[in-house]
Amino acid sequence: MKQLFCSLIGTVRYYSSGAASQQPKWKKSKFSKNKYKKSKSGATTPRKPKIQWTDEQSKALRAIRDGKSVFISGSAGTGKTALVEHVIKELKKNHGRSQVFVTASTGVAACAINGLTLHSFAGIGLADVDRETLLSRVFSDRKAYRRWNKAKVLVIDEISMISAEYFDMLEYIARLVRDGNPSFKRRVWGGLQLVVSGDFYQLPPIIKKNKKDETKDVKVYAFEADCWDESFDLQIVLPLVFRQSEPTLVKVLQGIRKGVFDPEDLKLLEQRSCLPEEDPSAVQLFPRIVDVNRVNKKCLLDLGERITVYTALDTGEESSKKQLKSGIVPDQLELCIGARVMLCKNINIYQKLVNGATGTVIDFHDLIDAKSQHGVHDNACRKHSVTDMYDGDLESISSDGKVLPVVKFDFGDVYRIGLETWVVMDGDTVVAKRRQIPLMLAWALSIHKCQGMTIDRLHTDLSRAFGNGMVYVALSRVRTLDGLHLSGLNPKKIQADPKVKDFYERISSLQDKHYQDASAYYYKPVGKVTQNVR
Ligand SMILES: Nc1ncnc2c1ncn2[C@@H]1O[C@H](COP(=O)(O)OP(=O)(O)OP(=O)(O)O)[C@@H](O)[C@H]1O
Repeated sequence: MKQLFCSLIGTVRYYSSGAASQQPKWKKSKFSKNKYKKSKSGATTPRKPKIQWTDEQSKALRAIRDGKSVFISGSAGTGKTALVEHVIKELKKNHGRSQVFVTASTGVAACAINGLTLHSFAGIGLADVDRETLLSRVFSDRKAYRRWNKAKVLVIDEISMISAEYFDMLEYIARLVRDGNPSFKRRVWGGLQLVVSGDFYQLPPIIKKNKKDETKDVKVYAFEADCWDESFDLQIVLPLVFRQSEPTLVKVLQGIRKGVFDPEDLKLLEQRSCLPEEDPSAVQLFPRIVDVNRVNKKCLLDLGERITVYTALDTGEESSKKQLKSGIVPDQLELCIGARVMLCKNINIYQKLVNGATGTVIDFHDLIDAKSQHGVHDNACRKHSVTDMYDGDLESISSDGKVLPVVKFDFGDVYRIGLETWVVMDGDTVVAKRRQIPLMLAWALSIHKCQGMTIDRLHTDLSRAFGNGMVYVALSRVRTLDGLHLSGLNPKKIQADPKVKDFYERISSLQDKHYQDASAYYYKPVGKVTQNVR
């Protein structure tokens, strides 16, 4: 059974060899047989439900399969990340793992798709010096040079937080560093295929204050980069929102996204502001991290329970270990009975154990005594055998020995949560690894942290909101209006940058053109494509 632990990076082991026969009844009655798959070891796990891609998602997929560079955009919850995750799997299968580099603008976003930050990939640090110095930095960094030359595809998620200057810099480096290879010569990005996704109406890049002040016309967003248009064969906006299904909420959010909403929409939000009692199970979102830490710490101490501390176990290269500290999962996780927690990793979508699922710690299982507790807790925990959860790293991570938290999730089920693994990949090599319980305290979260998440019930205090996109990112996390409570809403802070509006207007007309081109390109049998848009 132990080999299961070792072989499955990023999967909690609720299922073990022989587990099929021990499955609780609810599993057999709830799911039909063909929804399960059997691994080589005989373990039985539920299959992930297949997504039926929309026309726009399919078009992007076809273009990527044909080797085109594609920018995938759209409102929050339109399935950008879901599509990118699928694409990564396909690309790795086709090109091999070592030629597909998966990156994102922030550590949190990068870890969520098992990639590197774009900065780590590029080998140019924060790019705070001139182009020539950066170029020589890459030429003298053997690993970075190899990455740039080996890559066939570069995936960049959450592009909204990458600046125009940085995007142009990367293109320049790609073109020059890959110049030695005749097949790459002189082409934009040195012939690299780009798969980029993000929504420029969400959080923007952080630009240094002095640069901001220099001139009002300073380029901010990646789409303002000189090379942007040349970089893509297809720029596509996904139009269907999946996260929310209530038309009223979708309309309100669309208005906030673009900074234009009618008074009725505002009234609807005001109704969500003056609710009689704050929902204690709602996640509290704050613009600033100090408020997040303050609320979480206070709530934890208020419980007055014994606290178990889980300290993350990091191994690997020092420079890469830094990325693991970027907040994807806490360095030190303090838990006690009654603590509100959130899963910070997709464990099993089929069982609703997804990044963002919230619940409450109801118990801790000591694995030494757990055999005697097995019968007692078996009904509460979806588990099969205590030995399944044995993990050699646990003793050094937990302050209380071999104890694992047991969480009752808000969707009703109870799970004992085992250790998870996060990796930083450099091509096909693991350069750093973190082991930790995949939970974070979840009475409160920062708005920056929640970009990309889906939250069932949230309360957000927007009185200290700042910058474009922040109110939209906070509110667009919920699935339903019922799940939304807010305070401190100031309509003046619902802002969208006119530059972003112009950009989307421009690409929607481009998109029409691309659609026509796309049908010419992508419906033709491979080999008959004669046009080159570059
Ligand atoms: N074609 C589809 N059919 C049904 N559900 C889908 C489809 N595409 C995506 N989804 C689902 O929609 C939800 C939101 O998707 P996802 O998180 O990828 O959105 P996103 O555009 O990346 O959002 P954000 O901008 O907030 O990060 C997910 O639960 C995903 O599984």
